[in-house]
Amino acid sequence: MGWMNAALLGCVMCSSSKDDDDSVEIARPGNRRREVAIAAGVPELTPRELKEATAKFSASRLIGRGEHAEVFRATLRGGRAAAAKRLIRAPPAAAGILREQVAAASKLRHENVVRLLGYSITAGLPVLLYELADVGTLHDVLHGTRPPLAGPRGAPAPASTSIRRPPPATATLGWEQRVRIALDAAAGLAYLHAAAVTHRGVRSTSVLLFQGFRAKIAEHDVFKQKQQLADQDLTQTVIRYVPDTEVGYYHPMELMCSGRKMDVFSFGVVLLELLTGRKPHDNTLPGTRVQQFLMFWARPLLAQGRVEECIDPKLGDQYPPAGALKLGRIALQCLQDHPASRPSMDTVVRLINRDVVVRDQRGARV
Ligand SMILES: Nc1ncnc2c1ncn2[C@@H]1O[C@H](COP(=O)(O)OP(=O)(O)OP(=O)(O)O)[C@@H](O)[C@H]1O
Repeated sequence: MGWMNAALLGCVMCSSSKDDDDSVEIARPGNRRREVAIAAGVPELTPRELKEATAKFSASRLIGRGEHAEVFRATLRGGRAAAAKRLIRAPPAAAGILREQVAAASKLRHENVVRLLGYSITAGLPVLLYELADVGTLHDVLHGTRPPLAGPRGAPAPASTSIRRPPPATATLGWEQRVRIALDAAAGLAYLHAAAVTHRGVRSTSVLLFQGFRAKIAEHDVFKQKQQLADQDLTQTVIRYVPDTEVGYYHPMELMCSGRKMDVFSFGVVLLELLTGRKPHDNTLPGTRVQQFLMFWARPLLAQGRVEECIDPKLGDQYPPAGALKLGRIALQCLQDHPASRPSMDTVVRLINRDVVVRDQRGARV
C-alpha cells in the first residue's frame, strides 16, 4: 500500500524500457515527449554488462543488506570497483522513480558525496552502481558490522548477509580520524543541502569510509523518501514507522515532519557516536530505557562539560579534552529540540573546522 501511495504521489510516470533500447525515456503526464534525461555521464548498463559486472549477483559478492537493498561488489568495464545496490523492495513504478533518482543524482558532484557510476533498469530488479567504500560504513567501524536483517519477504536473512570484509578496525579509529570523518560527512551534507536535497536518512550506516578514512555521504534512495513523504501526507497525526536500524536518530517530534534541520539533528547523533563509540540506541546497556538512548544519556553530560565521562573508552587518553568538548557542544547545537535553533550544516562545517580540527604549529590540518 505504501509503495502504491508513493508511486501515485510521485509525479513521474514512465513507459517501460525495451531491452533493445539503451536510451532513457521519461514520459510525464500529459507529455509523452521522449528525452534523454540521464546527463553527466551516468551510463545505463545493459543486462549483459550488469551480469558481467556482478558475476550474476553471486553470493560471494554480497557486501551488505539493508532494509530496501542488497549490495554487491561489482567491477565495471575498465576495472573500476563499484557497489551494485539491487533494490529488493521496488514498487511496480520503480523504473520511473529510479530514472528520477538517477537524473537528480547525476547532477551531484562533491568529494564527500558518494558518486553514482551507473544504473540498470531493464534486467529484473533495479540496480544503482556507486563508488565502492572499501573501508565500510562508519557504523561497521565504530560498532562492528550490523546484524543481518530479515530477508526480503520477512524470511530470516542467510548468514552471508553480514558484510564480507576484514573485522572492523575500531581500535585504529583515532581522534584525528574521527574529526576528519565528522568534517567530511558534514561537508557532504552541507553540499546536499545547498543543492536543495534533504537526505532524510543520516546515520552512521550512511557515512561511507574510503582509504585514509575519508568519508562520503551515501545517497538516500528516493524510494524511501517517497514512502516517508507519502506517510506524512496521509497521516497528519500518526507517528510514522521507524525501522529498528533508525531508532534513536530522530527527534521524537520530527517523526511527523521533514526538512534539512531533521538531517542536522541526525548528524548530531552521528557526532555523538563518533565521540562516545556508542550506538544511538542500545537496549543491552544498563540504566533506564531513556538512558539507553545515546542522546538522552550524553546531552546532560556534555551540557555540564563532563566530556571525559562520555568519551569512547577506546580512545584512552589519546584525545584533546578541549577539542572533544567543543565537538560535543557542536553536537548539542545540532540536537536542539527546536529545529530553528539548530545550526545549518554550513555552520556545522565552519565550527568543526574552526574549533575542533587538529592543526600543527603552522596551522596546517594534521
Ligand atoms: N557504496 C557502498 N560501498 C560499500 N558498501 C556499501 C555501499 N553502499 C552500501 N553498502 C553496504 O550495504 C549495506 C546496505 O546498504 P544500504 O544501507 O544503502 O541499504 P538500504 O536498504 O538502502 O538502507 P537501510 O536498510 O539502511 O535503510 C550498508 O550498510 C553497507 O554495509
